[in-house]
Amino acid sequence: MDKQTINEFGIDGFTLMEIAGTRAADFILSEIPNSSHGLFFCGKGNNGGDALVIARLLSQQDYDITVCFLSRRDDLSADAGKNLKLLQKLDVEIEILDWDDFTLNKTEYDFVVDGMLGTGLNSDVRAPYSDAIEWLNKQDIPTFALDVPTGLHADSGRILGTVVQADFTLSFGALKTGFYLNEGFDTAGEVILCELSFPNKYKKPTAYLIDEPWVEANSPSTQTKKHKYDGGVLYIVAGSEGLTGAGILAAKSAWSAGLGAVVLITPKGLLEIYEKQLIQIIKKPVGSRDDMYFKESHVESVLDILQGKPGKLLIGPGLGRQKETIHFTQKILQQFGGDAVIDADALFALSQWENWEKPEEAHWILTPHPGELKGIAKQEVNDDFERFQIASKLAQQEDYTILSKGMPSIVATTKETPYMTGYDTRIFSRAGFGDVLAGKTGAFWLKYEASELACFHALLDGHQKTMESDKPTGQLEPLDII
Ligand SMILES: NC(=O)C1=CN([C@@H]2O[C@H](COP(=O)(O)OP(=O)(O)OC[C@H]3O[C@@H](n4cnc5c(N)ncnc54)[C@H](O)[C@@H]3O)[C@@H](O)[C@H]2O)[C@H](O)CC1
Ligand SMILES: [K+]
Repeated sequence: MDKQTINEFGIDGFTLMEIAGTRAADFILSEIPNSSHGLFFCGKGNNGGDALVIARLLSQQDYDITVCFLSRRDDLSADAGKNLKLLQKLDVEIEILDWDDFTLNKTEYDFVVDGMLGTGLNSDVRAPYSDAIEWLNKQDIPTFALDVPTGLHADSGRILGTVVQADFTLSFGALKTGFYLNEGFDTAGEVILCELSFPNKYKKPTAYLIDEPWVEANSPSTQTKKHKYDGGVLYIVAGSEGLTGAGILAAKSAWSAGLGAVVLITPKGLLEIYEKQLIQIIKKPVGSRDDMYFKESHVESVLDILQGKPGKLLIGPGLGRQKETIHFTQKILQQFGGDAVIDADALFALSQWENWEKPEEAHWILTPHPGELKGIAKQEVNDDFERFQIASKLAQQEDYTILSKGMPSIVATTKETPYMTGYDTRIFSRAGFGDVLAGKTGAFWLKYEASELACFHALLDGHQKTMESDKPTGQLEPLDII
């Protein structure tokens, strides 16, 4: 965007820098009282240039300014160099130091601006940047990181050596995926978007942030439908001996989303357990009384039930990993051919299925936690950035939707731009919470046709209930966020 705006559109980098600095200065003015003393760490590139613009603007508002260069002053980028000259033309006293002199002076500062490295970071942070970061992280004064906390990789959220722990990150022109992947979430602090004058035609997002306003704005109002759920029935194929809780949670979760028609298909041997626990839910037993888990002999009768009223399938919670159940699951997925949410042990069955083919007309939503994604992708998933890339590629090449649980949750579809949550969703990888998420995903899929909307609403619903609960997150039970 930078380059296209500068080279094609014709707003030069120096002007963009002035805008960036102005936006950032306005924010700092709103946070820090005038006549405070600010310390500005400046790198040699345009990130440092931004800091020099802010220093100049705040010096005109009665702030005391100390600028500390981490590189040689005669080695600044063109735009940063121009801003140093402007700073020196001012008629106010501005202290300008190099790192060596800085370590000697013991001035008290009221806030710090991190203009050391931004999107130009391309290797582990070295001295003296690393020394400055170490000093900075020891101060307990507000830290404003410019564009990206120095040391954080803007795309991957990985820390390169060491990283500024920012209270605020003033992100110029666009948010960075790195704020929401790996360590970005815990180092960027409060992210403030400082808009620049990039024309929208150059804006090609690498991901959409599915926060509450975005989801509400991008969801069709369901008032248009006469019944909220004329999308049909949610059939849940779940449960095995000792693992009936998963099916119960998934069914209760779908029901609590307002979905009237939930049908739990179960091996007959487990029926009375569900009779007691799931009063409102229709149960459809298959097989005989001593069947305690799904077997291949159940495939026909399950398919018959699924051929009943139109609807969607949720398969997986608590199925167990018996060989017969794995073969049962593979046959159901092969022959059902309809819309299916594939969760938990059904994902395991998928990962055990050599060169399986998704039926052409079927739409699937897979809801893997990181370990299950590794099984499906048949490759290591070493961190969130790899998870982001693998989920996106897989969803496109296999033509299904993936709700990759973790922090953040990533929703990847056949469209090339994935979605990710800007809020904490680690809870859904915990036992039982995945069942609640799966039930909601199935229910919301019947409410909103688009599979990605089902995922957005299922995640948001769980997040909102987590926030509303007066229990600390660590003590939450799955039933608390049904
Ligand atoms: N270009 C624009 O229109 C705008 C850019 N903005 C700001 O500019 C930075 C990106 O600036 P850039 O000069 O490309 O890089 P940095 O300032 O981030 O890095 C400076 C320089 O540092 C060297 N370097 C890289 N890694 C290391 C390291 N580990 N240790 C030491 N030095 C390192 C490398 O040579 C870099 O070139 C962007 O973040 C914005 O803040 C404007 O804000 C908006 C317009
Ligand atoms: K920075």
